[in-house]
Amino acid sequence: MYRVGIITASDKGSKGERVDESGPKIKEIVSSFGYEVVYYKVLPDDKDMISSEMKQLCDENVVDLILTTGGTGFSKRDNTPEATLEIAEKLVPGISEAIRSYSMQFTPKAMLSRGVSVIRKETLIINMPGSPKAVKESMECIMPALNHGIDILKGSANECGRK
Ligand SMILES: Nc1ncnc2c1ncn2[C@@H]1O[C@H](COP(=O)(O)OP(=O)(O)OP(=O)(O)O)[C@@H](O)[C@H]1O
Ligand SMILES: Nc1nc2c(c(=O)[nH]1)N[C@H]1C(S)=C(S)[C@@H](COP(=O)(O)O)O[C@H]1N2
Repeated sequence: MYRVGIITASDKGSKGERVDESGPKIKEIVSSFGYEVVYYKVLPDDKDMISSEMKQLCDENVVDLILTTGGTGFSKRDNTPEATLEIAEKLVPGISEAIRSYSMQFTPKAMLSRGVSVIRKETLIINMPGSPKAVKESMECIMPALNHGIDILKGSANECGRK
């Protein structure tokens, strides 16, 4: 059972101006796939706060997977991809490419999410857009491949079962 950390990046959410529905949506979905949510926080859209929180979760081996929601768009306070890249050791572009590509069937605005996916130490980090609808759609796409990716990252699998 892999351990998941959820970070909702939202100025409104962190000030209590809006109830976070997206973090709980992530929790509902990962739990249904057998993952254990061990960390959940709503943070303001502050690059340094987001990156230092993620860095600690990776470096202290608290979680195997960090899923973020929010802060991937074009507004001045959208900083989640930059916070993520700041602590990245390896890039995993395919996951974010897949999220955007899959999401285009729901809305052409999917191309406006700048979310990235990266690895730091033995933790995979994936950015998703902010709305609960976008979270649900993004996770539909990534969940089927996620477990295998984390298995390889943790060294508990080393081949893809291809013929
Ligand atoms: N965490 C969330 N929980 C519930 N709804 C959300 C959440 N994040 C976004 N939404 C929905 O998606 C819309 C667009 O979100 P957007 O990312 O532009 O955030 P915002 O409302 O401008 O502010 P903030 O970045 O402070 O959350 C919101 O108006 C809201 O309806
Ligand atoms: N699957 C999916 N992806 C989506 C959306 C959506 O509704 N569904 N919304 C888009 C919109 S409208 C924006 S502006 C960007 C960035 O969202 P964020 O700023 O909340 O991270 O994500 C995009 N990605």
